[in-house]
Amino acid sequence: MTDIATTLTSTPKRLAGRRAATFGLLAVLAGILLVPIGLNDEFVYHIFITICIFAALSTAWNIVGGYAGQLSLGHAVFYGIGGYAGVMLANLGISPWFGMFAGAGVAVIVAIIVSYPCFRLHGPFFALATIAFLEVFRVLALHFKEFTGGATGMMISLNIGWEWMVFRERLPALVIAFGMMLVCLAAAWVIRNRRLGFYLVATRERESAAKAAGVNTVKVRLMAVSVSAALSAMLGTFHAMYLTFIEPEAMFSLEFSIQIAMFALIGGIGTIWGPLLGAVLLVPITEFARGALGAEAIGLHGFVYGIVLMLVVLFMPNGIMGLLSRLRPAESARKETEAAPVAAEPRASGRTDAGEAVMRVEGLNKHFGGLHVTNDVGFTLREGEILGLIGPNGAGKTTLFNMLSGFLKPDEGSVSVRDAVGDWQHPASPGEFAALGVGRTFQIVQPFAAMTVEENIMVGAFHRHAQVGDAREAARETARRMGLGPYLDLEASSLTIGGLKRLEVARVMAMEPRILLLDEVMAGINQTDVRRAVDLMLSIRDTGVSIIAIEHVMQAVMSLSDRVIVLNSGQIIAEGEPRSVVSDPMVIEAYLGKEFANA
Ligand SMILES: Nc1ncnc2c1ncn2[C@@H]1O[C@H](COP(=O)(O)OP(=O)(O)OP(=O)(O)O)[C@@H](O)[C@H]1O
Repeated sequence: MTDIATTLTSTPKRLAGRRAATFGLLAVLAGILLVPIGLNDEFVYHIFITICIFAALSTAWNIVGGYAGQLSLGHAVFYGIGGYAGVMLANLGISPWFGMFAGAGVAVIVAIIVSYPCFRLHGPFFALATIAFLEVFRVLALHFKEFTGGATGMMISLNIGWEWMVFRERLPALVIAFGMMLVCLAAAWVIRNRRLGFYLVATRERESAAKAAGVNTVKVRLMAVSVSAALSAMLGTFHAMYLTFIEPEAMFSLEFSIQIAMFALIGGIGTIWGPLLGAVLLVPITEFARGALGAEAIGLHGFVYGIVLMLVVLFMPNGIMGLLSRLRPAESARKETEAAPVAAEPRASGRTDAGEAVMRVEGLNKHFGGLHVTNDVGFTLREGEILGLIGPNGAGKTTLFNMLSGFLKPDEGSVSVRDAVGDWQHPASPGEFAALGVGRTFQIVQPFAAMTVEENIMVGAFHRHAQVGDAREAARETARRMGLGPYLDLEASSLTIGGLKRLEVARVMAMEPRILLLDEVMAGINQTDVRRAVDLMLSIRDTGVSIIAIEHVMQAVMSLSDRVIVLNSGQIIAEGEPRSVVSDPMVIEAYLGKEFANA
């Protein structure tokens, strides 16, 4: 009922908002093409061609810097490679229409060489590596004078015509620049609205949670940087032909790279249209200042950007797009309420008895320095079984989970998982565990805060459904089962802790796992939510999924578990039926101390 009501009230508002935004963006795009044609002035043409080039470069940058969250401060390296490849080949008689693809190819190879080692590490390595490579290419361009003209630069051979991208009039150049900008915007739109875009944003927001959802975080980032580098290089080729002259300082410029990033930051980093709006706002200011003040204004654009950036940071931290989204009807401001009468779907009656073994854990040992965190831990999980994993704080439960999901490699021992056809596999990475149907949640919830509830669950659903429509459908169905149906459009960050915990489980459930590892999903939630969570877990178990649940809420452990394992100081000290385990003196001693065990 709530679900339908929400949908009915929100749809017209949302549609109207979307229509207004689409109309506004179409007006901006039409203006970029029609204003210079209408005014028919050389300088105005130049400004609008420059807007197109910067908007396109910034949009390409945003695929890496925004979607993937990998700050590139030397992006001009790709632009410069495209520029030099295009001009050098044009001077050999090869059309820049071919040269731009050659430049794009080289740029992609360089991008992969720069990125691959950096994307495997955390920290600012990628930003530093792009700056380093920018400098390397600048020095190479200065050094190999016979090919590049060195510091004196290189003129293009003045062959005029579409084939050479060189024109006497400005209109054809505007048409090409506008077309390339549309290509970049279309690429950004397609990526953001496909599985790749969801994976990139998820990786940016919470890398561990993305890995647990089966995302190959290095591969998706490499795909993003390759597309971005190729587009930047193609723009470099066109811009070089437009300028008719290139030199290393201009083509491999750090300042230029920062300018590209700045447009996206000011317009709205990580949004599709932000870089365009940033360029539309800033390029005219800079170019008019340059035109009006001439040589006196050298460097003035840096001052202008500084002022605008300060204003943006102070008054609209999410850029122009952030400001515009605040003007939209406040759909996303609606908060999930604790009292919302939404329950998870009641569980199916009856259960399948625990079946064959699905996971075998043998002799797991793990040390952190001198600390022996897990000591010869071994057990078997059966199909359709709920295994409770309990133990005092610091017993090694989460470390064990990390080894059962590929996040940590054991020093000794092995984890085997039976695949869908019944063969035993030895997965090693989170991706391999996910591929075998092992899903996990995290003790500290890891929502993708920049995404809605629906999009969060879709990240899990993409594991089984490559198409957006199918993943959305699967996510909605999962959300309904988890009692999250009414909150699909809410930003994940606006959920209560109980809602976030359910979202965490929903994201994993959308992966349709065969084995579910739940790390304290009931910690910190109220009694109502605990009862809901117990029902939910039982209904999941009834569908044949095997569950290992780390839990401190004993009431839940007792009513849920088919079997309980007690871990203390990294060792299994008891295992069996819940009732017999909790009355075991060793377990009582581990939790409460010797006096209670003897009492
Ligand atoms: N990366 C690490 N480096 C060093 N020590 C670690 C690391 N991770 C965990 N530990 C230590 O290993 C021990 C076991 O930690 P773990 O988080 O697995 O326990 P736990 O049983 O899950 O505890 P809790 O119930 O409090 O979550 C603790 O003493 C912890 O401080």
